[in-house]
Amino acid sequence: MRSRKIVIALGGNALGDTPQSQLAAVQKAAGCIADLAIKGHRIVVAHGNGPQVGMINLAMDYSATNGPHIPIIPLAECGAMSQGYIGYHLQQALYDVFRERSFRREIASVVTQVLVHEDDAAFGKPVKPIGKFYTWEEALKIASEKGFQFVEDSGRGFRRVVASPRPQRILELNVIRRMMEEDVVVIAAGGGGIPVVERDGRLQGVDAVVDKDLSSAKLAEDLEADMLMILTAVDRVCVNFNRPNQRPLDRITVQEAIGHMRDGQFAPGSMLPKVEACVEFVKNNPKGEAVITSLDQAPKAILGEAGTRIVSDRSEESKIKKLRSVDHVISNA
Ligand SMILES: Nc1ncnc2c1ncn2[C@@H]1O[C@H](COP(=O)(O)OP(=O)(O)O)[C@@H](O)[C@H]1O
Ligand SMILES: NC(=O)OP(=O)(O)O
Repeated sequence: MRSRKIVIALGGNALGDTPQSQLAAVQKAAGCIADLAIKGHRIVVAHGNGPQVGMINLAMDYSATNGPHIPIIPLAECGAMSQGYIGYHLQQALYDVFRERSFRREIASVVTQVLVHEDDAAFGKPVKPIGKFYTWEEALKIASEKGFQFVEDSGRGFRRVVASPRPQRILELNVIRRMMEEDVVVIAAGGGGIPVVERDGRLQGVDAVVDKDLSSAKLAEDLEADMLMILTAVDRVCVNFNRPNQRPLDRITVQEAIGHMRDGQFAPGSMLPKVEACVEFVKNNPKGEAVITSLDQAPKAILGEAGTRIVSDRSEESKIKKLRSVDHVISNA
């Protein structure tokens, strides 16, 4: 198999809720990343941080409220801390698995800033769930004390939501590219990247959490990756998800994906940004492939044997043309 440039987006379920559970969870992810690296692929790993950035923010807020001389730590700084915390665990797990398999490959995390528009409408409409789940009563109490906003999250309870502006530019892109070209396994754009804006020619962090699927798509596009691989809890994307007529999708074109998005087939805040990210990547990089699958299915997905593939309309047209020409040859034989 030829060596490919792969951007992997690791979902929250690949990480745990506590340092212990996260260390155990990243070991599984590291095994899968190592399989791909050992096959000669160049890997950049992006990851989520919803539960972790919420946990860090809560701890910081508690300390500032209850402890003497502890400053308030803004959300952008909490995002930066989450990159260090998760990157550290991923580096450690990858280091161990490479050593076990006698494979030499350097690993490094890049603290990544992502430029967002200050006037992004998302600042006025928080949608990104972070941190733990609360009961309705708990959420109501915190909302009145702190002014936080909450939403009900997929029947699992109430979660705080924060603004999630679209990623416009990955500021550390060139160093990520150079490291990838040097065969370093790079961990980058963690938690979607630390959101920053430009004010009077200076960068400044803002209170937001960027969607890691959208940042991963931007990273994959900018690196001209061959594949964007979004790893989550399900093997494939479905239409009529969780209904008796649920149907898993193997391969869909950008147009088909857009049609399903318009029909409301994908839940906002969970599957919708993943499909949207794949569509963005493939539209802007028609030679690339995007796949959504689970960690377990990742090795098969890279061979085209598992997961949901989102392909460009052009690549589907050329496949149909090729099939037609084979039919033509057969019928004329
Ligand atoms: N149409 C759909 N097909 C498959 N899964 C879906 C769909 N709509 C919503 N989901 C849910 O979205 C989840 C993935 O989103 P999320 O948990 O936010 O991802 P992660 O944290 O891994 O980035 C799946 O585990 C599944 O429960
Ligand atoms: N930043 C981000 O998208 O995190 P999750 O994937 O954990 O929601």
